[in-house]
Formats: sequence, C-alpha cells, structure tokens
Amino acid sequence: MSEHIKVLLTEEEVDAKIQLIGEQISRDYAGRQVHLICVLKGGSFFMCELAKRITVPVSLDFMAVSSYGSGTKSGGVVKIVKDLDEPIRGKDVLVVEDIVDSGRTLSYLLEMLWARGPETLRLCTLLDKPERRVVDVDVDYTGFQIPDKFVVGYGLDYDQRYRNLPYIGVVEFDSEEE
Ligand SMILES: O=P(O)(O)OC[C@H]1O[C@H](OP(=O)(O)OP(=O)(O)O)[C@H](O)[C@@H]1O
Ligand code: HPA
Ligand SMILES: [Mg+2]
Repeated sequence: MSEHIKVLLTEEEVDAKIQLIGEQISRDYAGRQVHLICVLKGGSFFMCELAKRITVPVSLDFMAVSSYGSGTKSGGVVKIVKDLDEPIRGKDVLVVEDIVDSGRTLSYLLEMLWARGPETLRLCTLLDKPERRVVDVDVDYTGFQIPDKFVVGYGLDYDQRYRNLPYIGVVEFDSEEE
C-alpha cells in the first residue's frame, strides 16, 4: 500500500503560530531565564524554531522516552531512554513537545520532572488532539488543536519518515486498485 500526504497546516501557518507563541513566552518569562526541555525525537523541530523566537535568556536540554511492553502506549508506562544532562532544581522549566495525543507520555513526564524540584514547570505543544485524551494534561501553550487524524511533519513521523516536512500533513493511504 502506498500513501500520500495531505496538507493540514501550511508552513506559513505553522511559522506564524510559532512566532506568536515565542512572543507570548517572552512576555510571560520577562526578567527570567527559561530552560527548554525537548522531548526527542518529535519535539526537536518545534523546539529549535521556538527557541529562535524567544527573546529572554534560554538554556536547553533534551530527553528521550519510549513506551514499554506490548501494546506500547496502551500500557501507559514510559521509560526514560535518554535523561537530561543537567538538574532542573530551581529552574523555570518549559517542556516542548510536538503533540499531546492520549496524554500518557506528558502526564508521566511532567510528574517525573516535578519530583526534581523545578521552580516552575510548564508545557508547550505544537499540536493537541483533545478527542484522543485518556489522561488529563494541563497544557500551557498550544499551537493548534487538531482533529483525530494521524499527522506527520515538523518532527512527527510515520514509521520514522516525514519528520522533516516543513508543514503538518495527514497520511492518506492509496488502495492498490486505484
Ligand atoms: O500523548 P501520547 O499518546 O503519549 O503521544 C504523544 C507522544 O507520542 C509521540 O512520540 P513517540 O513516542 O512516537 O516518539 P518520537 O517523539 O520519537 O516520535 C509524540 O512525539 C509525543 O511524544
Ligand atoms: O498523529 C500522530 N502522528 C505521529 N506521531 C504521533 N504520536 C502521537 N500522535 C501522533
Ligand atoms: Mg515524542
């Protein structure tokens, strides 16, 4: 089966939204330093673009998580594959993600990060799929709320491909007969 990508959010729409979020964060963190935590791999493209648009001092760190066991995310257990390089105690931490879907990854991650004693802890996501939520997550900055469609681009993958698309698209499958 082959597939094609239908554009959901253009590069211009995504760029304009990231600019607005960057301005909002710069206002909210005025006089402070914001410590961005990128959740690999999906959050990487958004974090780089966002960081360039924040005008207060920024520091960065990265972590990678994966879901455990059979059924992966349905188990709701998340394992740290790569931990942060630096402690976050006393810092103004902003977690940057590509998407909140079921909410399992972020609810686990935020709870784990809170236990490390940051001064503040907020969440910024480019995309939110509220219809799919299984676990409540408080999102502080959202780019776009999207329908329950499987999306790719801007860090989001389908089978590890399409992360590099500069826009957000929906994967559509072409049947063999057509
Ligand atoms: O709200 P949830 O249902 O938990 O889903 C959201 C998470 O799933 C995706 O990551 P994935 O684990 O596929 O890894 P990746 O970022 O490396 O693509 C996405 O980047 C979020 O981190
Ligand atoms: O819609 C999606 N696309 C890619 N990865 C994802 N991880 C959760 N939701 C999605
Ligand atoms: Mg991810």
